[in-house]
Amino acid sequence: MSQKIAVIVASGTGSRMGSEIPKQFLPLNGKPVLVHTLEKFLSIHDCHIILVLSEAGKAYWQPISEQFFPDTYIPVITGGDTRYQSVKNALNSLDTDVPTIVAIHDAVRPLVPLNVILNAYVVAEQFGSAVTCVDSKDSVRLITEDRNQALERKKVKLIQTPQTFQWDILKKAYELPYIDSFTDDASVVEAAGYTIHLVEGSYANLKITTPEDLFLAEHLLHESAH
Ligand SMILES: Nc1ccn([C@@H]2O[C@H](COP(=O)(O)OP(=O)(O)OP(=O)(O)O)[C@@H](O)[C@H]2O)c(=O)n1
Ligand SMILES: C[C@](O)(CO)[C@H](O)COP(=O)(O)O
Repeated sequence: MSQKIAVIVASGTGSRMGSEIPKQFLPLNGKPVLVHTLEKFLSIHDCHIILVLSEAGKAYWQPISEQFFPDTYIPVITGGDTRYQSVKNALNSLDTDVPTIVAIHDAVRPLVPLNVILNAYVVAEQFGSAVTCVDSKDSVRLITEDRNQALERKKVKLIQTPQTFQWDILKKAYELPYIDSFTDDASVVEAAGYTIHLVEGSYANLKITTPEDLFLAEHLLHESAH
């Protein structure tokens, strides 16, 4: 059984949320979004967490860690200007020579089901990668320069996190000298020449991006509590 690591990226500014406080620190059902996310991964036996924060984010994190995790050591790495750079900084801080599986997860996906995380660790151990996704419920179109065109919906997947990889693969991919234009980790690993293995995500695993996502997340949490 490999060692489990989770990189929780929480170094974004949340520009699309339009809130003064970065969205990962906003309250969701009585505790910050980031706390929900961390609690999920902390509930996994032997999962080592690396939390990625911006310098500004560290000031928000300090009182939160004291209130919610007074007895738990959570290592913090400073993020970069992009998600790609934030993940790269976290991976640069890692040095392991035992078999290791690394899950990378957006701090702003607090409702990720535990079984989705656990399944991704198991599948990545077997196939090298496990990238969570769901089917699109909407029709989809491809926008080109002069027109737009219907795509066959069943050929499209909506990609989520966690995105989970064998350490050797992830390390090699993130060591390559890319121009930083990736929106997720699967794209980095794919650009390094590896095939991506998709696994089932969850519609509940929404990414808190704009204010209505926070509203939806509140309601989903209330429903699951009753
Ligand atoms: N430089 C960055 C940018 C993003 N993230 C993290 O990556 C996840 C997904 O990014 P996104 O939802 O786009 O967050 P923001 O970049 O904060 O939002 P926006 O694009 O609206 O500014 C978030 O948990 C975010 O904190 C990060 O660690 N470092
Ligand atoms: C990683 C991700 O959550 C997968 O859907 C997504 O690509 C992040 O994109 P963003 O532009 O940083 O929100």
